Order: sequence, then C-alpha cells, then structure tokens
Amino acid sequence: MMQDRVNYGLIGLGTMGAALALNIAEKGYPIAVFNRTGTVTDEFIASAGDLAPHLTPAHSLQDLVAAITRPRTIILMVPAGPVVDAQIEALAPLLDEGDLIIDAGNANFTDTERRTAGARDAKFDFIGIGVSGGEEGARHGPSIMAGGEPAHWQRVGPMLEAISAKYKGTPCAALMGQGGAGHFVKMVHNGIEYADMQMIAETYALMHDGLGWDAAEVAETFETWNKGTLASYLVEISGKVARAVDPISGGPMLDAILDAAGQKGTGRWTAIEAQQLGVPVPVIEAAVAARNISARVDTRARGAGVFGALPHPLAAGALDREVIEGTLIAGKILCYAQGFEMLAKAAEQFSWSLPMATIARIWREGCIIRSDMLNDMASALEAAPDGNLIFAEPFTGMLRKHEPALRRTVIAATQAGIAVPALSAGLSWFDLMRTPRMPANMIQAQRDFFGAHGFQRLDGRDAPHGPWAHGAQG
Ligand SMILES: NC(=O)C1=CN([C@@H]2O[C@H](COP(=O)(O)OP(=O)(O)OC[C@H]3O[C@@H](n4cnc5c(N)ncnc54)[C@H](OP(=O)(O)O)[C@@H]3O)[C@@H](O)[C@H]2O)C=CC1
Ligand SMILES: O=C(CO)[C@H](O)[C@H](O)COP(=O)(O)O
Repeated sequence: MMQDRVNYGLIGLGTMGAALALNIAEKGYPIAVFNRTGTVTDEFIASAGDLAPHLTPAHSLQDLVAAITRPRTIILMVPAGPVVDAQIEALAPLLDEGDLIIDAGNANFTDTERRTAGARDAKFDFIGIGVSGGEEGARHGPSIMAGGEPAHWQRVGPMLEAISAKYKGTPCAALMGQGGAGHFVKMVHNGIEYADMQMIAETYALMHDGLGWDAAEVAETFETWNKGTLASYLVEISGKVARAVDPISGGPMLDAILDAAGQKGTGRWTAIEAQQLGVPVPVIEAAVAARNISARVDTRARGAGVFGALPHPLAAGALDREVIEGTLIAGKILCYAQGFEMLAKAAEQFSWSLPMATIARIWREGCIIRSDMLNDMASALEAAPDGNLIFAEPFTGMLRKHEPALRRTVIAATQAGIAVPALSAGLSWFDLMRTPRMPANMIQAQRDFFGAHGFQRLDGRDAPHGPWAHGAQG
C-alpha cells in the first residue's frame, strides 16, 4: 500500500485533540499524532477504526516531526499557558524553515501575540486559532476563528474550512486578523457563552425556585423556546439537561449536581480586556462574578444562616413562560450587543480589521453559542460593522417589544430574592443607554472637590473648578 503523504501533525490527544485529529483525517488530510502519555496514542489509534490508516502514531516529538513531510504544519491541542510555551520550545530545534505551529487551544490572545512575535525571529511560523464546539464540534465541524497573516490562511485555510462546521454549505471558519486576533475573538465568544449560560441558568431559577416547576415543565419550556426566537444550541442542551435523570437517585440529574460553576479563564479574560478597552460588558462581567460566587459554597451557606436563606417563591401570577421567554430574548440581544461592541473597539485599539459580519456568520454553526439570532446579527453587522446591535433592526424592535418583560422579571425576581445578576445587569445597561443625563455630574463634582480634577459645564462656559475648590481636601 502506498504511504499517505503526511503534512500535518497534532500534539495532545485529549478531548479536543483526539476529535480534531479524526476530523482532519476524515476530511482527507492524513495526520501524525503525538500525546505526552504514549498509551493514550495507542488507544486512540486502536479505536480509530477506518480512519486508522490515515493516522500516524508517534511516540516522541522527534518521531512526530520525522513523520511529517515539509513544510510541516503541527497543531497544538494542549492546555493553554505554560504547556504551550513548553511544547513550542521542545519543537523549535526540530523544525525547519517554513514549518508552521498552530495553537488551537484557548490561549490568552496576549500570549499568542507574544508567541507570534517570537516566531518571527525563529525559522518556523506560528499562528493561534480559536476553535469552538466542544468535543462534538471538534469531531464533526467546529467554528474556527483563525489568527495570522493572509499567507497563513492561504496555506491552512482550505484544511480549516474543510474540517469546520457548515452553515447551509458555507464554512464556519475564517481569518480574523493578525497575531492574537483569532484568540481574541474566541475569548469574546466565550465571554458571550458565559453570559448566555448564566442568563439561561437565571431563567431556570425563576422556573424552578420561583414558580416551583418540576424538571419536566422546565425541560418542556426550554424545548418550546428552542422552536422560536431563542432557538440555539445552549437552549437546546438546557432542555436535554433538565430532562435528564440521575441514574443513582432516579431524580432529576440537575438536582444531584453541586451548584459551583467551574471556569478555565476565558470569561474572566473577556471581562478584564473589556475593562482595559473601556468597553462596558456588564452582562459578561456579571456572569463571571456569578460563577465566582457559586464557587463559594460555604460562604453562601453561612450567609443563609446569618441573614435567612433565599430565594422565596415568586408572587402568584408574577411571571409566566411567555414573560420569561421575552426576558431571555431581551437579555440575549443586550449581551451580544456588548460582545460585538467589544470586538469593534478591539479592532480599533489593536489595528485589526476584524470581519464583524463574518464573525456572526461563522458563529451560526459549530460553536457553543450558535443560534438562529446570529443570522440577523450578521445582516445588521454587514450594514453597520461598528454599530451597536441595539440600534439595528430587527433588534431595536425586539427590545422595544421585550423590554417590559425583562423589567417585570427583574422586579419580580428581586422581590422574591431570586438573584438574576446577568439579566439585571443587562437591564441596567439598557436603561443607561437611553438615559440622556446620568448622575455622573455628581461624580465629576466629587472628583473636582477632592482632587481638583475639573469638569465641563453644560452651558459651555469656562469653569475649571467648582466653588468648593479652595477648600478641597485630600
Ligand atoms: N473541552 C472543550 O470543550 C474545549 C477545549 N478547548 C481548549 O482546547 C485545549 C485542550 O483542551 P481539552 O482537549 O479539553 O483538554 P484535555 O484535558 O482533554 O486534554 C489535554 C491534552 O493535553 C495534554 N497535556 C496536558 N498537559 C500536558 C503537558 N504538560 N505537556 C504535554 N501535554 C500535555 C494531555 O496529555 P496527557 O494524555 O498526557 O495528559 C492531553 O492530550 C485547551 O486549551 C482548551 O481550553 C477549546 C474549545 C473547547
Ligand atoms: O472553549 C470552550 C467552549 O467554547 C471550552 O469548553 C471552555 O472550557 C469553556 O470555558 P470554561 O471551561 O471556562 O467554562
């Protein structure tokens, strides 16, 4: 049998790497694979079935590099951070001119910028790509947000498009821009993912704790919503999750799961970068904070003991399924508007020409935040790439329609002590976005009082300081 010509290699046969390697091999790109723990490689090949002939196992980095024909393209699918640096360092002496390392994990974009710059002095190239879709997506078609130069995209774009998800035949993979652009977009994707998940979880609390619905009613609600405006992967899986039965207790699976959300960092990075850019993304920030609070299980139990446990049931007739659906629709629009505004600001700050409409398009399939709404978002961003989605139809009209539901929900939830931090952060942001005169005049006066920072007058007259300036303290 003729040997496959292998141009690709992959390091890290964990959840994502194994699935991605099979996807790549299946799409006609034979690939050599290496994993730190060699038995994992052997088990991977043994279970690869028909694809095994297109997968070349390697048990050392030297073997991996030797198995790949030049110019080599080697994909890293290992934990973000120092592990990526260690892999690059170990690979560097083995590589030749024109070889390319692709970090496909969830790297912090600043690391990708640093590594890209470092590779300029080396003989190999380096790019970072964001991959979303979990294990299933990696295996059958993820959404891919690539960083790098156009020449890199020319080189690996056809393979990335081939393995990506397709939305009505269009590949959900695209070049975002130079350096860390791909990983930045993936980071914001994950920030939105945190917010979307948190808002869904808040609606679950309203139904479960507030209205006292059982798991079947909650599941049926998510299933119904998934047939309408909210149709999305996260609402779909929430229905499946709510319907799942714990094989041990026989009760709802959700009732058996500890209420402490994990996180690997991408949501937190989104909030940090948003602050650095001066872009308000309060829904995402609230979602990150809610995960942090969820992890403080003991403190919450102490708080319940000292101050009385919450939540209480909702007042009779306070909310129903339609109102909560409208609430989630409004919250989702507000959160995506914040995420896209952050991307537009980053493009300006980092001199990236982020393809805003394309980002919405490649998120329509394959990724965790895929949803029907992204189709209209792509059209709106096509017309106004720098525009805030709340000012674009159909979202302006949808917000007008669903704002009363969001407000009613936040009021009812607050009265019952059902915390809805992401939904209420969305509402406050929306309220501020339509408040011509904020109380920031008080802040300006305070700043001038204690620090002689000055302010502008509404009437345009010169007024470097207020009448308190002479007695300013501190
Ligand atoms: N899981 C998901 O849904 C998604 C994950 N990602 C990102 O993809 C990357 C991989 O994630 P995932 O597949 O879930 O992770 P896993 O934990 O499933 O796999 C990690 C892989 O990295 C290897 N590895 C771990 N530590 C080292 C090390 N010090 N040196 C060399 N190899 C090491 C492991 O090898 P060994 O078998 O020897 O332990 C394993 O192959 C991460 O950056 C993650 O954030 C991106 C999108 C979705
Ligand atoms: O990138 C992903 C999905 O898009 C990964 O699943 C990531 O791990 C999710 O983030 P976290 O673990 O912080 O919830």
